[in-house]
Formats: sequence, C-alpha cells, structure tokens
Amino acid sequence: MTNTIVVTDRLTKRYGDRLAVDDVSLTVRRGEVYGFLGPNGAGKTTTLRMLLGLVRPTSGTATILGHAPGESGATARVGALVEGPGFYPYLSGRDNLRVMARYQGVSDQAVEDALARVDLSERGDDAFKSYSLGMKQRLGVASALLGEPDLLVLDEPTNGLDPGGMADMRKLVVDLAEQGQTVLLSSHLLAEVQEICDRVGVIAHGRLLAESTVAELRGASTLLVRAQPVELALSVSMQVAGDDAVQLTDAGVRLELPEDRAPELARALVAAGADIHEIRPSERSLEDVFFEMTTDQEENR
Ligand SMILES: Nc1ncnc2c1ncn2[C@@H]1O[C@H](COP(=O)(O)OP(=O)(O)OP(=O)(O)O)[C@@H](O)[C@H]1O
Repeated sequence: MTNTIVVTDRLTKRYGDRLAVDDVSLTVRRGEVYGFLGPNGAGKTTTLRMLLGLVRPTSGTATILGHAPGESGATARVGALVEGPGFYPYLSGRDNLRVMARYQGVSDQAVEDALARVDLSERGDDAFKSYSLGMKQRLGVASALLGEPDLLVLDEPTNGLDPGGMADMRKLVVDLAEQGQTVLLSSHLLAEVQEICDRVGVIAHGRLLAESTVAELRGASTLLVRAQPVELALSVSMQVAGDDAVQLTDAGVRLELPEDRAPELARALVAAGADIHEIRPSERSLEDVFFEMTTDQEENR
C-alpha cells in the first residue's frame, strides 16, 4: 500500500495572463491532515480543482494514488467538498444522500454510515432547508464520505460558519483523521490549520512557499525577555545569543536561544545590573511565519 496519496509536480494553471497556480509541487501522505493554507485568491481552489480533474493544468502533473486526476481510478477514491454540493432543499438530509448514493452506485448502508460519521443520524429525516449552516456543511462532508474514499478533499470547510460551527467542523476533521481518513483541506485561517493539521503547504500568489509540519514551520523556539533598561537588556542578550539572534519587538527582546540557556541569560542580565521583569519561552505563531513569508515574497517580486 502506497504511503503517498497525492503528488503534484510543477503543477501550473494559467488563465490568460494570470498565473493562478505557479509550479506547485506538493505531497499528501496517507493518514495525515494536510492544510493547504493561503489568503483569498492564492490559488488553493484552482489547485484542488486540478487534483479533482475539474480543471486541466496548463503544465505540470498531478497524481492521485498513481492515477491522473479525473481517471476513474482516482475519482472513485477521492471524496470532495469543493463549492457546496447542490442539495434539494425540501428533501431530508438522508434522502439527499440516498439520491447521491444511487448515482454513485453505493448502498443505503453507506448513507447511514456517512450520516453517523458526521453526527447527523438523528436529524437525518429533517428537511435540508431546516438545517443550520454547520449541519449543511457536515452533510456536505457526509456526501464526500460516501463510498469510503481514501482521500477527503475539503475546500475551506469552515467558511461562513459561526464559531460553534467551526469548532464542530474542526472536531469532525480530527475525528475522521483518528479513524484513519486522509484529509486535504484548504483554509485561509492560520489558527485553524495550526490546530488540526499535521502538515501544511503555504501558498500565496500561486506559489508554494513552504511545505512542512506546523512545528517546523514555526522554527526553533525563542525566548522573550522583558528587562530594564531595554538598551542594556538588548546588549546583554546579544552577548549571550549573538547579534543575529536578537530582535527588539513590541513585546520585549526576542532571542533565538534554547530554553535551557534561560538561566545563563538571567545571570548575565543580573550581573550587568538589569532589572528582569520576565523571561519566558515564546514560539512564533504560524501567523508571524506566514506574514514574514508573504512579505518576503512581495519584496522579491
Ligand atoms: N476560471 C477562472 N478564470 C480566470 N481566472 C480565474 C479562474 N479561476 C480562478 N481564477 C483566478 O486565479 C486566482 C486563484 O484563484 P483561486 O480561486 O484558486 O484562489 P483561492 O486561493 O482558492 O482563493 P479563494 O479562497 O478566494 O477561493 C485568482 O486570481 C482568481 O481570480
């Protein structure tokens, strides 16, 4: 059994003069939740549509479980929620799924399984139009789960949901992953991706800027020092960590220094006569990383 579900190689889509997706090479591995992260218009949906065989690449290739997108070997094993599926408003959630199940040639039992997995069994007989947005979105996930796909592709699954609905959707994705489901989801929300994804691909202006685990992306942990006078704290920090590893921020002096060197730093500050208010480990948020990456890219354009 292969451990790689999706591989793209320099995947590119051009619309006229506009490069919507530019040379994207990414890999989604079996069993992971892969977050495809980028601002609006970055090229996420276009990439996902190419993976599903809905849009033809201008150049480059994508392979899903060894098949080209759109080939039956690929489509039968991928379930997708890209642009909400059209549900009949007056049919119940269950009947909507049954219609889809017939079309796909899967059993009514698969409908029950899918409803159970998204926690809609009890409301399955209610009309679709009576559902909350979160329930509608969960029904969309259920429709993507029909036929037990190897890969579940979700385009901005929390878009438009209220905080409760978002939390439910995140929990659903985590639960599905725990049951062994591979999930590729796109999002423009860093916090969301940070919480539920094993690995992320960061995309902006059509280009994949990075692909790694969330932890790798955030980089080495840093120490944050608040001490007075600030100039003294800054110069002592530079002596201890090296000039390049120190940065003055609004929050205080930030050092790229392993946590276990905090006592050494504290001693040096005290010996120099600084008053220490706080020394604490501080991880860069994905937000900071993302901001740096996208501004670097802007500068290089
Ligand atoms: N059919 C199309 N014709 C022309 N341009 C398109 C088409 N589809 C997408 N684009 C352009 O390609 C770029 C990438 O769009 P895409 O929808 O893939 O981004 P996205 O990251 O999914 O953003 P969003 O979250 O807003 O959907 C945008 O500039 C968009 O205007």
